[in-house]
Amino acid sequence: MTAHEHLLIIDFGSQVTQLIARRVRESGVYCEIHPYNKVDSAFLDEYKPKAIILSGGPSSVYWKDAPLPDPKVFDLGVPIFGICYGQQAMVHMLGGKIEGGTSREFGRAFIEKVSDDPLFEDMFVGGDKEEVWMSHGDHVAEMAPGFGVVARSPGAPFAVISDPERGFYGTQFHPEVVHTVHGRQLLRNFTHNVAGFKGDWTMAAYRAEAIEKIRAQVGDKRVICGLSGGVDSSVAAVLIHEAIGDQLTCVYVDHGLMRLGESEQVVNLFRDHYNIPLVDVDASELFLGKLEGVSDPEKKRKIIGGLFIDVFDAEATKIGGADFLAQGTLYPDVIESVSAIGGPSVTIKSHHNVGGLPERMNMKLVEPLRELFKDEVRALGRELGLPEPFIGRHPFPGPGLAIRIPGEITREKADTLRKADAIYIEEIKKAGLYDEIWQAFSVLLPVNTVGVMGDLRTYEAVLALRAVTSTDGMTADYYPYPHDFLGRVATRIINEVKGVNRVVYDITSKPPGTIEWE
Ligand SMILES: Nc1ncnc2c1ncn2[C@@H]1O[C@H](COP(=O)(O)OP(=O)(O)OP(=O)(O)O)[C@@H](O)[C@H]1O
Ligand SMILES: O=c1[nH]c(=O)c2[nH+]cn([C@@H]3O[C@H](COP(=O)(O)O)[C@@H](O)[C@H]3O)c2[nH]1
Ligand SMILES: NC(=O)CC[C@H](N)C(=O)O
Ligand SMILES: [Mg+2]
Repeated sequence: MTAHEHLLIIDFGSQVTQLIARRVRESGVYCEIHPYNKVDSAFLDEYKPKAIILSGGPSSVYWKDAPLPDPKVFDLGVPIFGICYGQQAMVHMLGGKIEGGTSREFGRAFIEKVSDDPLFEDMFVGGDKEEVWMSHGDHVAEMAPGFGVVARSPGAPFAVISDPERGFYGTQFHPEVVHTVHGRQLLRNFTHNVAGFKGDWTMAAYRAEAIEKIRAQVGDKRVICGLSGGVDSSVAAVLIHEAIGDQLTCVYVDHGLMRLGESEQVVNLFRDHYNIPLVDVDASELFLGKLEGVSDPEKKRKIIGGLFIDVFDAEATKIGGADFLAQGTLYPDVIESVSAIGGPSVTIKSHHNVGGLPERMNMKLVEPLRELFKDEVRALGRELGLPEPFIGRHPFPGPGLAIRIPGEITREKADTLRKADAIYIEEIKKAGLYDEIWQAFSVLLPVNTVGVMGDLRTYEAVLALRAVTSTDGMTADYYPYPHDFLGRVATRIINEVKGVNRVVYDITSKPPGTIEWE
């Protein structure tokens, strides 16, 4: 946690709680999300929030065992903002009434101002209506004592309520989603006008605090950092190096499933720019050997996660032992692994660095980016002066091409995929599209189709191209390439890569798809 003034987001299981954190941080206010059942009196005494936001959630307050905040939050004397379920929980606990059923609103709605409020600064400009995004079945039927209505909508007579005396506010809609046109402004009005935050949390401040924290955690011990060349581990490595200098050794693992020329590129780029000890391990025999005959995606992931640790352990021993392993774990990884509403959450896929790692580890983890989103990591990277080629890189998953070759992995398939992917990425860069796309890659399908090339019959594999836009990888849309671009890439790949005779483009968004195919 930071020494900065900070806000607490109490999570009741909404799908969009992370967006609240993003919006709040965009206004320069540091905040953290904690599940409602972890926020008790002791936690509050330690965390000392300057203000609190109660998130939305799937429950209804009148359900048996509905999740509710510790009542102590209302006695702290700090401003509280309840969103949707959070508003309902607050009103319910403070003596009002919530009803269900009759006035469901999903999607776009318009709220109408009833009276002026510090929450509305720079809103309702040029009219009395604001476009907002609703997603609720219940609504406030009777206000709690002390509250008044400041805006309403056709389906929610209490769309915005306030108790200015105590600094308690609530909205039935979701200001954190972009569909609420002035949602960010509204949250900013809460943090700045109501709660009095200065909004001075910056990457420069984060950098200084992170360095202090790393020094305090590590002392004079040695740290190994898994360096992939991706933006997360590169930023982590440079930050840790700033903190502890040559107590840090980076380890780059080539598992035989990296892209064409990637290993040389990463190692050279890093050595050219930084004077940080870097061990370059060729572990391709080991990884490809253990993956032989394995086609289940989760099995692949677990094998790779385990082998990474083995390699890190072996390298640690070679440098005379290390007490800590550093990785570029981000905030979404952390939040996704916590189920707010108690029940076990469904595992979609085990990310190699979060899944298997901790139980089997000899080393303790150093994760200085645990509290940041990807775009914040990029901002921190710029703050640290990392060269643009590191910062702008598309994410590349730790298991690499292993999860882009559905079915069994062979060296030959990996080689085919590497060649095709290199052409695809080269064309993207040539067309000036690389920075517009969040992530692009190819997938080699375990399907052969019939083709005709130079009057001969071919029976070869299908290659799928993927490209998505996203802000944090949590949701994504396929990238709408011009047709001539797709045609050009397909022709080049089929002509130049032996073993591929058909190219298709994946137009699935996330959800319902995921970005990777496995
Ligand atoms: N080939 C590799 N060699 C060493 N460490 C790796 C390798 N691949 C992944 N890691 C470790 O696993 C962590 C998580 O991988 P992940 O792909 O999420 O992050 P990244 O590679 O640093 O950044 P990006 O998400 O942009 O690819 C990395 O931060 C790094 O510590
Ligand atoms: O380091 C990683 N280890 C993994 O095991 C892993 N699996 C997926 N990804 C990356 O995460 C983002 C979201 O991917 P999905 O939509 O496929 O879950 C995308 O950017 C994926 O490339 C991984 N990164
Ligand atoms: N999005 C929400 O927070 C929904 C709250 C509550 N379940 C309702 O339907 O009103
Ligand atoms: Mg990566």
